[in-house]
Amino acid sequence: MSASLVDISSVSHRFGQHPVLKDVSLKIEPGSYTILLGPSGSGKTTLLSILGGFVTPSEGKVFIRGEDCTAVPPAKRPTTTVFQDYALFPHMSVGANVGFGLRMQGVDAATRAARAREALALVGLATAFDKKPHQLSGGQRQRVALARALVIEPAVLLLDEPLGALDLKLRRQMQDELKAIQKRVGTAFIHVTHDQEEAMALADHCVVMNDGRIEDEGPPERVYARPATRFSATFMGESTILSGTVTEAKNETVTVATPPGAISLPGTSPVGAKIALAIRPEHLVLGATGGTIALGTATVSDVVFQGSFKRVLAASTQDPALQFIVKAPAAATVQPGDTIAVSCNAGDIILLTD
Ligand SMILES: Nc1ncnc2c1ncn2[C@@H]1O[C@H](COP(=O)(O)OP(=O)(O)OP(=O)(O)O)[C@@H](O)[C@H]1O
Repeated sequence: MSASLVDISSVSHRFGQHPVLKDVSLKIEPGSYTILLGPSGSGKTTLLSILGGFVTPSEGKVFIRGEDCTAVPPAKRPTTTVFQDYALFPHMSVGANVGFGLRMQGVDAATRAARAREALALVGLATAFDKKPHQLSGGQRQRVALARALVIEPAVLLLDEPLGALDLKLRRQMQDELKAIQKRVGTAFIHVTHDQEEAMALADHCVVMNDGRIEDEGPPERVYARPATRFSATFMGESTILSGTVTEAKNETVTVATPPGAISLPGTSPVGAKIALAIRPEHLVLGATGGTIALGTATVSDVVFQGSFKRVLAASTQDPALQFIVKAPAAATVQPGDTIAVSCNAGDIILLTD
């Protein structure tokens, strides 16, 4: 069995009395693209800072390539960090910026220049070598920062909200480029974001963080299709959540009492257990001819045309606190104020412990 590239083992961290990371364990595989996803304050940046050596955890250990790096300073560990503000030196040329880390390592000028050119070519900026950072666009500066980090060939590249300073269109474009560059160089990337679309677009491995803990982790397709927790179901994409109590459990089938009525579906959970049922917007059907599981009726409160579909919000007639979030076809004629039947199919309901 090959060892993981990075092994974060039972890491906890406190700033003063304030616990920020609570018993976090995580393994990172060589060549993988890992996204740390979570809301503001969930501890993503602190975990990245611990990986980069800028923060020493209060408890736990960090192994990189099998070596205990917990207290090793940033410059002495095989990681490099790309910060959101790029931190380029304004008075230096792009080439000198990219070669800076090599200069610190004592690499001679000719080798530095050659390797900086290679790294710039890798990020599609071969012609920018002699320019100054201020002559480049935000997206180009971001790529220079990436080249500067990659030129020293780290085992792990750490990226803290690397696309946070870019406008939405450029951000989506740079996502594609980041992924392509990562596959080309084969370096493991660990990238912090609070943007779930970015996570789905980039990650091989998605780590959902909440309140200093890992709530869920796995390939983004799995996290989306089968989130492990209620938080994960609402943070990685949207979900309608029905709270309920198990009233019957036999033969791997549970019956759950929910505000719209009893729902039977595959699963195991003891009678009396409080559970949550999550349903993705694309799995809810509006109208009389729908799925096999009836979810009662709902009054439409909002319809937003999104080009290829309509996003519909509707409050359950049986329990107004229950909000259905529905991805309806673009041609749907539904309007605010309409009362309409809602349904889904049993296979599309995700059973979560509440
Ligand atoms: N140097 C510090 N001193 C004290 N508290 C800190 C420090 N750095 C972070 N914190 C606190 O730790 C918690 C987690 O912060 P962290 O930056 O890791 O979260 P995050 O998930 O990266 O959030 P964001 O997306 O807003 O950057 C927050 O409550 C924050 O206020």
